Amino acid sequence: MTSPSRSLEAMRAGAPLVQCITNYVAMNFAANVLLAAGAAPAMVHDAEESGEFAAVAGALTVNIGTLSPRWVAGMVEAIDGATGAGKPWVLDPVACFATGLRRETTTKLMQLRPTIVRGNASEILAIAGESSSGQGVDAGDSVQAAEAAARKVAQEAGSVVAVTGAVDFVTDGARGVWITGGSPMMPRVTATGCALTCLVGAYAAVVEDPLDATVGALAHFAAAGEMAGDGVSGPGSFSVAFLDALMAVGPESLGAARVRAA
Ligand SMILES: Nc1ncnc2c1ncn2[C@@H]1O[C@H](COP(=O)(O)OP(=O)(O)OP(=O)(O)O)[C@@H](O)[C@H]1O
Ligand SMILES: Cc1ncsc1CCO
Ligand SMILES: [Mg+2]
Repeated sequence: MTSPSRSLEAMRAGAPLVQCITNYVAMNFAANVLLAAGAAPAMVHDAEESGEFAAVAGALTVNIGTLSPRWVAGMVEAIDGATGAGKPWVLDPVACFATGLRRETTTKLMQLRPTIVRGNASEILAIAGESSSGQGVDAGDSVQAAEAAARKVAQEAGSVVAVTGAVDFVTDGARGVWITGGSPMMPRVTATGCALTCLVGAYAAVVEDPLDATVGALAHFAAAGEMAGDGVSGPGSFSVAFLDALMAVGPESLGAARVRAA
C-alpha cells in the first residue's frame, strides 16, 4: 500500500496535468484547488478536442453537474481518448438521481468503466439502484448508509468508489477505508466535492493503485479542511483559508490517525 503521505509527495513531485470536464459552477474553484494542492488543471470539454487532449493529460475527470447532450458527447470522446492511452478517469455523478438525462448519462458513463467514482451518499445509493433522499446536488443520506451500496457498485463496475460527507468511505469492493477530518464549512461552499473529484484525478495520475490514490486525495482534503476550519467566521473566509491550507498541508498531516481500514 502507498501511504497517503507518500502519495502526497508523489503528487507534488509529479505536478500532474489533469483534464477536468467539470460544471460551470465548479470550473474556477476546482482549477484553483488543483493549483494550490500542487497539480496542473486544464478545463477541456468539447468533443472537437477532448479526446485528443485526454491522450496527453495524466488523468481525466468527468462531472455531470451542468449537463447537456453536447457535454455528453465531449465526455464520451474524452473517455475514449483516456482509455485508449491507458490513463485513469474519475466520474462525479452530480445529482444523478434528479432527472432522466442524468440517470441515462450516468448509466452510459458507468458502462464505460470509470477507474474511480466519487460522489456523495445519495448519488452512490442511486447508482446502486437504491432509494435516496438527495436534494438537487446535496446529499440527504449519511455516508454510513451508503457503505454497502458503495461496495456493490465497486464490485459490479470494477471501479474504486468513494462516498464523501461528514466522514468519507472508499472501497474497491474488497478493501474498505474510512477517512476522518474536514470541516462542517465544506458543504457550505459550492463545488467542494467537484473540486475534490479533480484532485482525485491528480492523485490517480501518479499513484498506481486507484484505491491508494483516492485515499490520498481524500486525506489531503480532510487535513486541509480541518486546518482551514480553525477559527474562520464563515464560508467566505473558509474558502480562502482552504486554498491556503491545501498548499500548506504536508506529509506529516496525512498520518494514520485520519485513515482507518474498515
Ligand atoms: N459535515 C462535514 N464535515 C467534514 N467534512 C465534510 C462534511 N461534509 C462534507 N465534507 C467534506 O467535503 C468534501 C466534499 O464532499 P461532499 O460530500 O460535500 O461533496 P458533494 O456533495 O459532491 O459536494 P458538491 O456537489 O457541492 O461539490 C469532502 O472532502 C468531505 O469529506
Ligand atoms: C450548485 C450546482 N448546480 C449544478 S452543479 C453545482 C455545483 C455543486 O455540485
Ligand atoms: Mg457533488
